[in-house]
Amino acid sequence: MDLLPPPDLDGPNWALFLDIDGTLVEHAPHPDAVVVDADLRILLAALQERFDGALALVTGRSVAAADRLFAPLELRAAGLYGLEHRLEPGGPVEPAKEPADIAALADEIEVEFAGRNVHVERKGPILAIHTRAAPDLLDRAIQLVEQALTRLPPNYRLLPGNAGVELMPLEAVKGAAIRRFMRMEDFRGRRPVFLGDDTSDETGFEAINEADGISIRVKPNGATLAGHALADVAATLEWLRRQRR
Ligand SMILES: O=P(O)(O)OC[C@H]1O[C@H](O[C@H]2O[C@H](CO)[C@@H](O)[C@H](O)[C@H]2O)[C@H](O)[C@@H](O)[C@@H]1O
Repeated sequence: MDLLPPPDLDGPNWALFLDIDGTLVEHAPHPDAVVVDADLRILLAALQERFDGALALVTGRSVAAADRLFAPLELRAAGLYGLEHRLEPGGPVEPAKEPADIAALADEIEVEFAGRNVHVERKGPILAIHTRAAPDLLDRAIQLVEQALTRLPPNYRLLPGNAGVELMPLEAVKGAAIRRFMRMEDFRGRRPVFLGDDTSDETGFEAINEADGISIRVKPNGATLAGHALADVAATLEWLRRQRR
C-alpha cells in the first residue's frame, strides 16, 4: 500500500525527531563528504524554536560527528543509535568508549581493507564498515563481521545495509532514545514526529506509533512501520520548511 505524505503540524504541541543521513542530507561516498548548507542549519534552528526546544537528532552517527555537520548548532541529539545523548541544546555529551574487543576487531578490519576504498568508522562501541565507494567488498565486509560475532560477547548484533555493515550492542536502538526524550519535561505531553529513511529507523517508528505520533519513512523501499512517506531528501526538506510557521 502506498503511504500518504504527512499532514502539516498545526499548533505548537509537537516534538520533532530527525534522522540525518538519507533524511536531512543526501548520501555521499564517505561519511565526512556529506555537505550541510547554511539553509539547513537555519531551518533546524527555526524548527527548534518553533517547537519550543522539543527537537532532537536521532542518528547512527556519534553526537560529535553530527555536531561537525551542523556547527555551530549543538542540537539535542541521540547519537550511536541511542548509546550517546545530548539532552539539552548546547549541553554536555559523554562520549561512548571503544571496548578492547571492538578496538582489536577494528584494527584487523582496517588491515584487511587497507588501500581498498573501504572506510572503517570507529564509533566507540559501534563499528561501521562503509563500502559505498567499493561495492564489490560489501559481501566480504559482512562475512568478516559475521565471523567476529561468533567470538564477541552475545550482546552484539549486525546491521547490514546496502552500502556497508555495522556491528553494535543490542541496546543501540533508536526507539529507546525517542522514548527517553519523550519522558523529559520539554517533550512530555507533546505528539512526537519522527522522520527516517532506513531499517535502523523502524524501532523509532514503533515508538512514535505507540505514542500516537506521526511516523514518516523517507524514500520507502519495502515494508515499514511508518504511517506516512516522503519521496526523498528534497521532499523532506520542503515539508520541514512548511512546518516552520
Ligand atoms: O542514522 P543516520 O543519521 O541515518 O546515520 C546512519 C549512518 O550514517 C552515516 O553513514 C551513511 O551515510 C554516509 C554518508 O552519506 C555514507 O557514506 C554511508 O554509506 C552510510 O552508511 C554514518 O557514517 C554512520 O556512522 C551512521 O550510522
